[in-house]
Amino acid sequence: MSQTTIKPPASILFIFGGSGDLNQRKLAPALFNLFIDNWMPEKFAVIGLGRTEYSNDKFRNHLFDGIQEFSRRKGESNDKWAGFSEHVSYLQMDASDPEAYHKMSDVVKQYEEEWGVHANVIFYLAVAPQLVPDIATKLGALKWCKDSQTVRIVVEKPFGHDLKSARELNSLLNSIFTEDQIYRIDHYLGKETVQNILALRFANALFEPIWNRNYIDHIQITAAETVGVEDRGGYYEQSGALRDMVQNHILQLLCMIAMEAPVNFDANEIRNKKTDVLNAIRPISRDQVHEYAVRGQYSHGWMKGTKVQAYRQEKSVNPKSNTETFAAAKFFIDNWRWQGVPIYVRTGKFMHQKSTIISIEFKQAPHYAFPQEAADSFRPNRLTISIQPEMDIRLRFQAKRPGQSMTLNPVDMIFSYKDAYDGHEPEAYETLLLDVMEGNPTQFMRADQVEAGWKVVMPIIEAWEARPPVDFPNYAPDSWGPEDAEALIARDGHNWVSLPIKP
Ligand SMILES: NC(=O)C1=CN([C@@H]2O[C@H](COP(=O)(O)OP(=O)(O)OC[C@H]3O[C@@H](n4cnc5c(N)ncnc54)[C@H](OP(=O)(O)O)[C@@H]3O)[C@@H](O)[C@H]2O)C=CC1
Ligand SMILES: O=C1O[C@H](COP(=O)(O)O)[C@@H](O)[C@H](O)[C@H]1O
Repeated sequence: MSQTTIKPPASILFIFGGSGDLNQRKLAPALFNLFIDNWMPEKFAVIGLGRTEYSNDKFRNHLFDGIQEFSRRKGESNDKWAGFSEHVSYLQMDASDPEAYHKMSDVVKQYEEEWGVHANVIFYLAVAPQLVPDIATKLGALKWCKDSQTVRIVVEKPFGHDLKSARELNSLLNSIFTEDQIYRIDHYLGKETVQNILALRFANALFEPIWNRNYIDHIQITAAETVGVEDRGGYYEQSGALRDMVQNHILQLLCMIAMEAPVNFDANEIRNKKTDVLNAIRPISRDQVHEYAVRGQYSHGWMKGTKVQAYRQEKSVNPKSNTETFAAAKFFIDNWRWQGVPIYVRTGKFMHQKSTIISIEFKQAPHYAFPQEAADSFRPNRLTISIQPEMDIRLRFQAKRPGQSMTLNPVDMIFSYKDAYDGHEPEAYETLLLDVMEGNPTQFMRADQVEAGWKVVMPIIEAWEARPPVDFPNYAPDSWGPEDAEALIARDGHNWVSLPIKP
């Protein structure tokens, strides 16, 4: 979330995993879009690193292919690529070789001499998590990496495998870099619609008085995907839906909805307020997990007319795998504002519809003076924040249907990005990469935030690992997950918001 309109200072970005999927799919398109939109520094260099052999030209072509396929601007013609690609190069190196890091020192020296400035140096670790400790340690051995003003390290998810490993990784990184130098990325925090939650809540006086247990009945967060695990079975087997989506993205959405008002936009102020929420989430004891959480795994079936295989048949997946591809949970926040308000979350692969949505369900009106026949379709107010793919905010309220009788029906007041703006919202990685170059860590995860997130999910993980599921696979592709997920919320007299949203 850039807070200035000034371009960032001269920056050298080293992308470990330059030859990998994330760079081709997300990072390079994001940097190119920043360049097109005139946000890149006047002086910058992007250096991809990897063992694969590439000439500079071949590497540039590889990135250009990714842009053609994955950029939000794909299909648009512009003449900017040649200008951008002059800043891009490739350095073949094995990250396990300590000598190779001196080549990076030479690159920095060369650019700084050429530019005549002391530049930001950003190490983006777009590599498998197992490589992170070794790379960080080797970077730490380069004396100039201690410059906390200009040197930054970006660490991709997953950040640890559990609380213990996350703590170990934090402790290692904090022994090498200052906390200000470490940017733990959660790309959901870079999404426009997620950032807008802060504007909605804290730039308007309207919502705050009703944003609490007195008016809100319950909250739902859904992050549903229509894809399966695709070719990421190897990673996903070790992860599952809870680690992949709930520990990070969903809990961060929950923080944005539930946090107290910040005093200012200082990075630590925002992060303190979010961490307070995570620390206030009521611990679920292992014995209670079956009442508070549901897991699922997809079977084979049909997805929008296409035959798809079961999770257990996916590439690099154990045919007897107990990894969950769906997770739902109920949380409570034990503080003054949210006491007694249940927060239901769910996420899954091969769901019926792609949708990330937050639904705030308000309480019933305290007295209902209308005749009974008017009340048939009476439903309480609801505020829905659609994060993606739809991008809108809707407030549902009751209206009188035109006619001679008093008949009520729910209608929506809608703010849609598509209608209000020109539809060229930056992608999350654009926003976050710009933040890194500007040195603004507000939308990145601090060490204690990551650990607090792990603390919330650990009892569920431990209970699930201790008791393997007996009914996997337990949901069909193109559905809304296992029946138990319906029961989780129905027990409290609610239903999951039905998608697509209708009043
Ligand atoms: N892909 C995505 O959409 C997303 C990925 N992520 C995260 O990003 C990270 C990278 O993922 P992804 O790009 O998909 O993975 P890939 O497997 O596509 O890429 C891994 C990269 O690591 C490099 N690498 C591996 N070993 C070495 C080594 N010894 N020395 C130098 N480079 C090495 C590989 O380069 P080479 O083989 O050339 O050595 C390759 O560029 C992971 O943590 C993942 O969880 C997060 C969100 C989304
Ligand atoms: O981090 C991840 O997120 C994606 C979903 O991201 P989105 O921006 O498309 O909502 C998910 O598919 C992936 O499994 C997970 O690792």
